[in-house]
Amino acid sequence: MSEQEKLRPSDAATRHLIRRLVEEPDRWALFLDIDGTLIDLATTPDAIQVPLSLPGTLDAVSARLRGALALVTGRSLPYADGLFAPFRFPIAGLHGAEFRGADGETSIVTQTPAFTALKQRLVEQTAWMEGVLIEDKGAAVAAHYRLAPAYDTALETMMRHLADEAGPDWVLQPGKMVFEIRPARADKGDAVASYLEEPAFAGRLPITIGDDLTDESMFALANARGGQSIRVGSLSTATCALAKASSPSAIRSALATIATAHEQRAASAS
Ligand SMILES: O=P(O)(O)OC[C@H]1O[C@H](O[C@H]2O[C@H](CO)[C@@H](O)[C@H](O)[C@H]2O)[C@H](O)[C@@H](O)[C@@H]1O
Repeated sequence: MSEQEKLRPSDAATRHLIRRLVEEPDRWALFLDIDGTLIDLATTPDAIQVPLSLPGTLDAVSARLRGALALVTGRSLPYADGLFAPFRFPIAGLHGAEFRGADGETSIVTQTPAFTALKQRLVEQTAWMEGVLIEDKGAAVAAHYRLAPAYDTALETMMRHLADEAGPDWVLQPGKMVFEIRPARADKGDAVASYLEEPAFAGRLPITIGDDLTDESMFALANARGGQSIRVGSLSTATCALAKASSPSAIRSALATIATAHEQRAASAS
């Protein structure tokens, strides 16, 4: 993140976020989406750039909240961990189906042989669609068309068919230039509800921040619990989020401000 980013909390939602987490750290729990929220979108899933300072910033914000911070993502849990090493945050992966609590206890979905065969069929069936990328996430699979937007309708039809074929344990999850088949057992709202049962999060009001359709379930949960929900970026679809932030850079800027305030207060207290 540039120095300029650090000094420019750009919009009302991020200014409120800073005030809440700096002034009332025991009142709130923070739930952050990754792609398009913490990290700028890129043309392919592996082309994302994690700003060097971001993992440490998240660690300081987590310390400010005494551990009441979790990442809630469509990425697989091991992939998300790799982005923020050496830190290990509570993470819900695969849109809520994979879960690691604040105590480190982890629940992962095992993929069935039938799902493995279905992923192979998807690779074969999309081979002619130049630019379409298949992302194998274990118990979920994503078909990306950011580099081949003309295939969106054909891909949606194909993915809908395959999701039906996969049966009731999987569902179709549309997203930004992507169709995914993910485990049906939990969505991001369910993951946030599970965190709020844990001692590190219990009794706090949730603040959920995301940018895409998959984040709507955690926005709804936060709203229902009297918390706050923030949708990042330009709105291409309807949202139930209560506030809007301009960009991942505005979110990173706000988090950096909170981290700095935390470190200054810790230093002056010691
Ligand atoms: O829940 P998230 O953390 O936001 O993850 C959602 C999906 O993000 C990734 O795809 C998106 O970001 C890519 C990189 O910027 C971009 O190329 C793609 O078009 C976006 O859809 C990721 O690849 C998926 O696995 C996540 O489910």
